[in-house]
Amino acid sequence: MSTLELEELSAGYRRRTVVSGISAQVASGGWLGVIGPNGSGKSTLLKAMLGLVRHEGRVLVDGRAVTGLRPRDRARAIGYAPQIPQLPVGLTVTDYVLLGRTPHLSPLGREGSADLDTVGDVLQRLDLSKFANRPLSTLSGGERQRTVLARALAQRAGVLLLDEPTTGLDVGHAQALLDLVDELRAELGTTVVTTLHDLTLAGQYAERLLLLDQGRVAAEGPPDEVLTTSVLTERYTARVAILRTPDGSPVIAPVRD
Ligand SMILES: Nc1ncnc2c1ncn2[C@@H]1O[C@H](COP(=O)(O)OP(=O)(O)OP(=O)(O)O)[C@@H](O)[C@H]1O
Repeated sequence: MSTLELEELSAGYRRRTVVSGISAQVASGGWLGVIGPNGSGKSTLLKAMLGLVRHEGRVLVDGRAVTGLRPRDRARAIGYAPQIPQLPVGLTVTDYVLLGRTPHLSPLGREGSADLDTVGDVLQRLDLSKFANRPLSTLSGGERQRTVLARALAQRAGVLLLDEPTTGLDVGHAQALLDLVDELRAELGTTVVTTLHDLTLAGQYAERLLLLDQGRVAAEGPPDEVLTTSVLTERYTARVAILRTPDGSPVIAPVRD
């Protein structure tokens, strides 16, 4: 159970500021979806939350500044799956996902049965058990993507930052992944921030959406308030219609001229 607060967060690269003045609060067990056009600063915002890029302002987990935490405590506080991961050479799927358990290991550094159970459970729920002993280099794109997410989920951090987690996944595996994240939220109170290009999935899973445009918050609120034809037309320069699933959630459909 962890709360996440962003206070006037600005971030960028060298002298260029890419996101500015971002303030947001995510309650324990909440799910914030960060959306916005290409280059609007979504990935940079997530990296700033982890202290991976130059930034100003504060990021607080349970009221404690993330930058002040020791690496092991930080890894227990925040888990992260990047959009473009660098995978180590030579590891099997199980070895790689076990790396997610590092912040929980005893001083001797040996994984215990609870760690192996957590890894086995995540592999099974992401349809990866059959690849458990396969080298990472032999996986398909979607299998690699799910393996990277499995490592982040096995970390069982209080706050989970997922950058474009469904990119490259077919619709069934995308749903299985988001369902699993949602279950972690319900079972463990995990607090979730995801960037998502699929606005329909964003509206179905996130409780609140934060729409970035040119590095600033252009809209923020429940999906029904952010995913409107006028907001999406203006911010994405897109022609879209908002349809509804049988349960009433919005489906963002492109409309051909
Ligand atoms: N390492 C970097 N050095 C310099 N500029 C960068 C770097 N990474 C990203 N940028 C720039 O910062 C801006 C925001 O990039 P970012 O990746 O955060 O956008 P995004 O909203 O995640 O985009 P996308 O939807 O295309 O993934 C872009 O203009 C990008 O070119």
